[in-house]
Amino acid sequence: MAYFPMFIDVKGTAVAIIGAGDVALRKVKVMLEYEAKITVIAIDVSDEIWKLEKEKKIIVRQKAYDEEDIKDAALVIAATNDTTLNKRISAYCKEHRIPVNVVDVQEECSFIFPAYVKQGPITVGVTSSGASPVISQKIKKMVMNTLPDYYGELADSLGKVREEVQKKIDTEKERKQVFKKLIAIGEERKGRISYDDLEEVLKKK
Ligand SMILES: C[C@@]1(CC(=O)O)C2=NC(=C\c3[nH]c(c(CCC(=O)O)c3CC(=O)O)Cc3[nH]c(c(CC(=O)O)c3CCC(=O)O)/C=C3\N/C(=C\2)[C@@H](CCC(=O)O)[C@]3(C)CC(=O)O)/[C@H]1CCC(=O)O
Ligand SMILES: NC(=O)c1ccc[n+]([C@@H]2O[C@H](COP(=O)([O-])OP(=O)(O)OC[C@H]3O[C@@H](n4cnc5c(N)ncnc54)[C@H](O)[C@@H]3O)[C@@H](O)[C@H]2O)c1
Repeated sequence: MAYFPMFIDVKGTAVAIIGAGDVALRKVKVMLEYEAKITVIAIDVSDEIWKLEKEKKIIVRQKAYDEEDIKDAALVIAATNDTTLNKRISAYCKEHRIPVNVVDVQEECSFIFPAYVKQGPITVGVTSSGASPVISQKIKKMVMNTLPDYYGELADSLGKVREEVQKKIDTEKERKQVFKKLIAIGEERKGRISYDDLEEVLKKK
């Protein structure tokens, strides 16, 4: 059985993370990288999580969990060391159709985390659908070793000229050719492309 890869926009989305230990911290860091609005609910809070709260990157509610804490969340991550509580959180979320991840108990998750490589707007996500997180980690390292380090900024710059290309060129087939040429220019330069590069490519058409 394989999981379907779905990429979702979590920028500004209310994410509730229950628990504030090492495992929760890993999830906080991932969700922060994708600009979610994170609230951590936990009895014991690690120093690193307090530091993020002081930097105003996350909200921390130091308390015992109750259902009020997650009723308005768009995503929930149960990361406590109390397996019965994690199960209860999962059951509540499933009943209320809130996507939920229970750290390291796959059957209780409605979504799971991938190993991933992020460069600007590019994310390469890897999953083994729970078969072996360590093989996902290994594949992630293979991607890190082969993905050129300027691809994120190249993708960003292609995004910036894309609207112009869509306006100026009628067919999808031709637009694709233009983007391939722009990528080749970026690869030669090992960096971003500009509107001038687009003008050059359009002139030679
Ligand atoms: C990708 C990553 C993201 C992250 O966690 O953020 C991730 N696990 C990572 C590492 C890792 N996890 C574990 C080990 C120890 C070795 C081992 O046990 O194999 C290591 C290695 C390490 O720690 O280095 C233990 C473990 N994990 C799960 C179970 C329970 C089970 O299988 O049911 C147990 C046993 C717990 C126990 O024994 O008590 C379950 C899940 N872990 C997943 C994701 C989802 C499936 C993803 C996939 O299939 O690819 C899934 C299903 C749910 C989820 O957590 O979303 C991250 C790599 C981060 C990176 O480097 O990029
Ligand atoms: N640490 C790891 O690398 C690792 C690896 C595999 C699995 N796990 C599992 O993941 C889970 C979390 O691990 P951890 O190391 O982050 O644990 P931890 O003990 O460091 O943290 C647990 C957190 O849950 C909070 N908590 C417990 N009951 C609560 C309640 N009723 N209300 C609010 N908060 C509550 C605690 O206050 C604490 O912040 C555990 O079940 C552990 O077995 C951990």
